[in-house]
Amino acid sequence: MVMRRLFRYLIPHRKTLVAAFLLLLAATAADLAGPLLIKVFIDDHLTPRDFNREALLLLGGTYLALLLLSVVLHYIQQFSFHRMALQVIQELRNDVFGKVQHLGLAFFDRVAGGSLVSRITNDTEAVKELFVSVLSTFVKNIVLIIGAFTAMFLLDVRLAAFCLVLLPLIFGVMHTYRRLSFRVYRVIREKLSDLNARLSESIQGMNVIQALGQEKRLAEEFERVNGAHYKANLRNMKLNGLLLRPAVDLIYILSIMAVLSYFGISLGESAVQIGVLYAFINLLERLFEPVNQMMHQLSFLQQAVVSAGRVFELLDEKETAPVKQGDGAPRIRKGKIAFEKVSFSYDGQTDVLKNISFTAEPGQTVALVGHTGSGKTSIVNLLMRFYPLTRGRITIDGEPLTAFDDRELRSRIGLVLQDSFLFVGTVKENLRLGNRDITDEAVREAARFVQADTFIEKLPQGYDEPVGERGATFSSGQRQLLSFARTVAQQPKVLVLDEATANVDTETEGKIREALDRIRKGRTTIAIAHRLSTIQDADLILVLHRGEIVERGTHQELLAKRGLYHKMYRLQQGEKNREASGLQTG
Ligand SMILES: Nc1ncnc2c1ncn2[C@@H]1O[C@H](COP(=O)(O)OP(=O)(O)OP(=O)(O)O)[C@@H](O)[C@H]1O
Repeated sequence: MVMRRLFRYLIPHRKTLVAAFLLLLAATAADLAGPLLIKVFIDDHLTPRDFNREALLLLGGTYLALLLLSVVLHYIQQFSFHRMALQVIQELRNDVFGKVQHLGLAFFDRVAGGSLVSRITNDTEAVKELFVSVLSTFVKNIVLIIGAFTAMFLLDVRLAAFCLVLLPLIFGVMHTYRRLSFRVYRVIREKLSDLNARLSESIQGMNVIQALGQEKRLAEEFERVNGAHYKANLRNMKLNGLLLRPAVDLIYILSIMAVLSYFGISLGESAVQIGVLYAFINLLERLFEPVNQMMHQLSFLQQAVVSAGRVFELLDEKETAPVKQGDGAPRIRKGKIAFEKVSFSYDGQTDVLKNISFTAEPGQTVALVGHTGSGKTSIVNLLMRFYPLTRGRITIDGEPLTAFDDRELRSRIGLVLQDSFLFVGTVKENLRLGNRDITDEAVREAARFVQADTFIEKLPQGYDEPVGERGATFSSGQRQLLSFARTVAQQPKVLVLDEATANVDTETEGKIREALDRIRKGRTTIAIAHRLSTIQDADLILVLHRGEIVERGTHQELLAKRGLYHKMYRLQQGEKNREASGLQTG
């Protein structure tokens, strides 16, 4: 099954494949002619002591020419196989990465990032071996074996027929090895995946690990996973050590003994030509060398099959991101958003949102407030179509969320998160996000709009300043401003904000607040607010508690209600006052 699917990747390369096989055949034929020529030399010249110069020169010249031809043909043939293998792996990797990009966020909640990296790099790499060396080795060696047998039959039919018995023996060993090694390789691959998952987790969270002094504990955990990987590999080596070479060597020795005794016995009856004996032993050697090579490749084959299985599992993953349904192509023009009786659960058991209904009219700001875990982010996750909606309805401008094209949705809804993600590249590239329609001037304009221009222009290379992984060289305030500029440059109709004013100094906070006010103008905004002071001007504030909207209204209306919002507000005001008096006295 896995093999058939892997071979499907070869279909587009069938011409190269056929050409490479033909070359292989020719090269192998040239290889096999060698012992036959030596037989002629021994039997016709050496034994009868006939050293005719011309005949010998012809024989030697042909031998050398064949040798040379074989080398050249092998080179071209191997080059073709390698190139084809590399192309196939490239396609496979592109397929996997393409698939991963379309997986739903629910999938990433479940699977560790490092183990995915492992599948896309290590596992595809193991599959590469199948096409680079396993396939060509098998084909070449099967041809060699057939050639060796043909030559044997030409020399001595009875002896060759006897040697055919070797085949089932060899296949038996191969089959046993494949069966046993499959499980072992599966464990090895899983352990390697674990190892990568641990590594990537640790590297990403290194600041937290060091801050919390967790180095020793994590090092111990890493050692444990690493140890399990080592043990699985050791088990594999034992299996390889026992079955791959020694078992085949044993069969080889037994067959040589059998051939020698056959000649010994028949020598008594009739004079057997020494040349035939030489050619036979030589052919046996040529029969077993390919078998050994194939046995050696068998371990790569198994690794490839196991790895390909893991890659295909990923390619077959059903948990894809929710996609557009229906043929229509509605556009977001006004930006009216409505939730109608929306309930939602991540795990299909506990509802984290219950019966949520609200409307954000075009240009309005709706703020979501509530304690941690009350469901604010979940509402945003559904609006962004990160998770599939199962109960209730969400509409934009009256059209169901499911009807929109991904492109339309992503380009017209600007998402600004608490932790702004920057891409590797330059500042300009980060603001433009590959959208060629955004000119350099528009990029500058966007930066000016959110007042990010002053700090960008101070950078040594300005808008061409390189951005490292996740924008680590920028402060969190700068990252925020850059992500605002990015959002403004895309000119979205709807804005989704996860309150962005945590962890920055007062001056930057002022800038951020001002930028936000400007961005919100004329755009429907759904804002998650942790600090109630930032959303006092919202047109509608929804107070969430355990997935339900328990209060709704404007800031003044909610204060007048003296309910949960009032309590939260008083609490935050109290904190603020305490902070302020603390600053004064301290
Ligand atoms: N990806 C997820 N998979 C499963 N459960 C989740 C997931 N994300 C959130 N939850 C659960 O859903 C509930 C609501 O979480 P949500 O993130 O919406 O809260 P929130 O109000 O945004 O909280 P915070 O203010 O802390 O960001 C929580 O109980 C949380 O445990």
